[in-house]
Amino acid sequence: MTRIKAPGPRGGRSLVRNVVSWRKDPAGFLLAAAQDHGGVARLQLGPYLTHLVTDPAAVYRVVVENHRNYTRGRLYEQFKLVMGRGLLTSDGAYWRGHRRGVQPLFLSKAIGAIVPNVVEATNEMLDRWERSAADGEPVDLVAEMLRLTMVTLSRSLFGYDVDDTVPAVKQVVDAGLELMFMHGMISEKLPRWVPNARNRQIREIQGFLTEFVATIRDNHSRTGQGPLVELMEAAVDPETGRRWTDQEIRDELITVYMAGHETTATAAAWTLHAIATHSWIDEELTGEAQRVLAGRDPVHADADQLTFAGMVVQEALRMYPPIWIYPRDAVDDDELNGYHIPAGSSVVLSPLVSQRNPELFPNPHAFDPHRFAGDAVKRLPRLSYYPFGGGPRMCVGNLMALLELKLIISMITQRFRLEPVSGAQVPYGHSIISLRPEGELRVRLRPRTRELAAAGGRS
Ligand code: HEM
Repeated sequence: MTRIKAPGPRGGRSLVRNVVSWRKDPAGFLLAAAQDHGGVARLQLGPYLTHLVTDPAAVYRVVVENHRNYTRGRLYEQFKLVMGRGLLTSDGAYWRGHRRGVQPLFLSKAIGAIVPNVVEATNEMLDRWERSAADGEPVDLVAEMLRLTMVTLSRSLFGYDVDDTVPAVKQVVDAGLELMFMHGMISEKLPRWVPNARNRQIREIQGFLTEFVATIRDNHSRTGQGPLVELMEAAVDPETGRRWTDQEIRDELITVYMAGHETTATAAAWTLHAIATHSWIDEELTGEAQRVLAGRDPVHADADQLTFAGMVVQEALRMYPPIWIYPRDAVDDDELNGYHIPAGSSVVLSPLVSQRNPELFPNPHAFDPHRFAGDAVKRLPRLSYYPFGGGPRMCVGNLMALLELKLIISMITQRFRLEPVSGAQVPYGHSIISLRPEGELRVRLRPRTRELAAAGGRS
């Protein structure tokens, strides 16, 4: 095996510079690293040796060809504080058994069941938006989408209407997501039994989420509602034949909740921002919604006809992939594109950096849904575009997210034109689980029917 080191910034000064630049602007730092050093770039971040891996062949090796060598690692250990041991944080036989357990609900033939919930919850939001529009009140797309996806996910998978508890759940979820990341504070290094503010907060959040899951399971046992709860209650480990424990069910329900709603909300917010700031996209989308839906609510069969909406979502996921980086730890030595990856070091994959490669995506910083016309993406090298990851650990909810996003944006553009208040250039904010925009994404709402009437009564 080769011992050749990958290119990257070298020397003591660059070591400190790396950490400072990373802290200041993580996305900008990684984009520059790939531009300067290529698709496998060696980065020393303080005490950690990591490689930024963005070349498609190298990404393929990490997530498919040699995926068993790349485990979840240190960051995911932190996630366990809130999510426990679930799909996102586990590896090996435990992960395989659980993945098999929940997979059936996320297959293309099963996900259509979410459509009525998505339509109903979106209409509820749009009715509320009518009132905001009448009052001339802008709305914040990030907050609105977080609320919407939380409601659709809990109704669709848990059979539980989270509506009444949204502010409380949202607060806890946000605090939990924040806690899962280290900020370099001494309090983060203290053992869990130390009664400091951070540990108290961890316990409070864990307690709240445990109770939340108990409410969902109780609701399921009374009403029989909630297909994901149903699946988990009946799940049997394929290797040992035993049923999932209460703890396993708790951890997986929280994992799906955390992994599913914030990512989809962030994707929806960025997509709507792009629509608000590109009037030609808004027009093309409205035309498609009028052709396919003609003013009615969508049904599952419409999704295949909403092709432009699908392209807009794909382009938003290219430019603003919510999971913009994810790390792995190398168990054994490996070789990526001829460079040595030492055992015990980590690699970082970044859909954001890969998907802005100018050789594969010309004019990469321009938002252009037509890149995804027809089968354009299939003609790219595999793992050039991977907003949902790839290989066996690919996002279990990817088809569900794509369907939901298409429906949400078609329903919104059918009823409203969005006018940006936040400006066209919105920087990336602090990444929680997802790469959210900095601050709010505020838009003013112009109800469509009235606007069309004013323009001469076209419909
Ligand atoms: C636009 C929305 C979404 C994006 C961009 C996204 C992205 C991702 C990515 C990149 C991964 C792989 C992470 C890794 O390998 O380290 C992942 C895993 C996962 N996602 Fe998603 N996701 C989205 C929506 C959803 C939804 C709707 C659900 C469930 C309802 C979900 C549940 C999960 C779970 C459980 C995993 C772990 C899968 C495993 O390791 O077996 N995600 N997601």
